[in-house]
Amino acid sequence: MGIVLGDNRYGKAEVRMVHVDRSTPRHVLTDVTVTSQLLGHFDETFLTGSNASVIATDTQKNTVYALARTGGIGAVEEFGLRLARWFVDGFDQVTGARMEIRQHFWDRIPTAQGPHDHSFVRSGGEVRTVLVRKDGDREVVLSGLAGLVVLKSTGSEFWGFPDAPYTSLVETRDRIMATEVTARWRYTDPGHDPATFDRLHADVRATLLERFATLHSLSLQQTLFAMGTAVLERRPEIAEIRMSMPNRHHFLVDLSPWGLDNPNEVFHAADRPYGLIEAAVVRDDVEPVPWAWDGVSGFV
Ligand SMILES: O=c1[nH]c(=O)c2[nH]c(=O)[nH]c2[nH]1
Repeated sequence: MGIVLGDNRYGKAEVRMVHVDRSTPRHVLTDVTVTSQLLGHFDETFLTGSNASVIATDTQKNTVYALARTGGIGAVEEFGLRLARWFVDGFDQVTGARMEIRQHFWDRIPTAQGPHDHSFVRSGGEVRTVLVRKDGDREVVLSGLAGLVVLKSTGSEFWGFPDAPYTSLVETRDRIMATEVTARWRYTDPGHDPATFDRLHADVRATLLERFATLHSLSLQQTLFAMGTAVLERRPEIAEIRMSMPNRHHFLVDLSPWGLDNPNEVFHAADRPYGLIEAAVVRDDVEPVPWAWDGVSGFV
């Protein structure tokens, strides 16, 4: 009885790529997760470890980025075909390809001036939260939201930080800024009727989004404080708001080894590690209620 190699394929899974079409001020965002796998005459690497035929999975990843740069993404069906043809038509040892693409949808953030040109909110996945505490006669309501994912494809800078030992980050005047907002806010008077709670929640959410969209950001910290401030300025019913905002880094892909430029168009959306910015924005004339926040998991 012999042992033989059965079905096989290999490639790079879950290439997280964001493409920004910046050809007009109204940016078009395409956000995809691509898994590229090749089939063909690859027995040798499984059987002997000879990599003479192997198109490296790293190369497959770079090809995803490069084809997005040279031809855009367009419809994911066509992008998948373009990738598959690139490999099957371009290399004798590749006889087949399997390209799986998931596209993630974003809506333009609504603002007073209409849907925003370069600020987006991810559709789906968001939850409304509430944490009610009662201690004898004292009642506290912490309303909130989680999973509110937002992104600006321009209008965000980060520079002027010290050159501390081990600093390698390059200053930028134009980057993607993206975060997933978790927020809880405390009402000064928790005795609202259902319609008022609904209206307040919707208003806070809209205010957070609008401020994120319209502020030209110098840091995520500045954006967080501005979003909290906007809520407190707009809603006297709210005493304080706490926010946790991970910095979902989008790294510009370096395509220069292949003679391609990348004028802020093709990004790698990294999932970890991430910056984590958290702060409370509070009125200085309202009594703090620390027990209301006891047992809150994490910062908010
Ligand atoms: O908005 C930011 N704040 C930071 O503190 C920071 N640190 C970093 O590396 N990138 C960023 N971005």
